[in-house]
Amino acid sequence: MQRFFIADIHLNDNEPVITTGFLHFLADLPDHCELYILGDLFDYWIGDDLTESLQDQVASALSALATRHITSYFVHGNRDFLLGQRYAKACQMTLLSDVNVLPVNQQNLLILHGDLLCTDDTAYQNFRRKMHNKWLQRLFLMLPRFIRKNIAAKLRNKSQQHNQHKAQYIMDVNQTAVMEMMTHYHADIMIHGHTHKPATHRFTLDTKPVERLVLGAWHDGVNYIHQDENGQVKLIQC
Ligand SMILES: O=C(CCCCNC(=O)Nc1ccc(S(=O)(=O)N2CCN(c3cc(Cl)cc(C(F)(F)F)c3)CC2)cc1)NO
Repeated sequence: MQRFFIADIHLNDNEPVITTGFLHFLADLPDHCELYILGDLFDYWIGDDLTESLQDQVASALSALATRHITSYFVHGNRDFLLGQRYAKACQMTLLSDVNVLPVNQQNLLILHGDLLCTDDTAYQNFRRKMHNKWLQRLFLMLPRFIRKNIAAKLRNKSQQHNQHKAQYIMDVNQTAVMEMMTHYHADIMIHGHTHKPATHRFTLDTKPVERLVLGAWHDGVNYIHQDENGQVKLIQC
């Protein structure tokens, strides 16, 4: 079984080239494989009840994969954390947890969006904790469309401003957090996105050689991680 991992596509109405690239990527997938979308498929998400043509077009393209025996999975990102079961069902996509272990041969593969590893960014981690409060999510999703859109635009601007002044190290993963999580889950390989810093990092964890593969954002070009039939994983930057 081949597996493909992507993240940080950040689909939005103002960048149709990325949408076209994404649809071509889906069309080029081999039959009988698995597709894992590790968050931030969309640049923002304010409710399954507010989908427009872009989201509907993506849902039908993802749903069509099932006819080719391609099973697709979704891990929430920091932007599309409100993407729910209703939309996932329309995509025939299975929602996964924030952190997931996939067995590969005799190894453990850990997959996640990656924002949980940015522990030096305490401001963001506090923001994330608030946004993941179930009651606040219920309340937000009950707000009328125009209010949700208004709040979303304000929050996106605020995030952009804050991030411009954050040191690079704060916006990257904390290596101790990486090692603690890999140790906790007995992982040999970790795959994540979020930082928009595509790379393959090799290091030892209690004398065991391990790998952390990071996916890049699609506004920097199409990229994915491929796990071949032998379980070998490789970052492919097109
Ligand atoms: O990498 C880093 C930093 C990375 C950058 C982190 N920033 C980041 O992700 N920002 C952000 C994410 C999503 C959006 S949104 O537009 O999709 N949308 C906004 C309104 N959302 C909401 C939900 C709930 Cl429950 C409750 C409310 C409330 F309470 F405000 F009304 C609002 C739903 C989601 C806007 C901005 N550090 O290391």
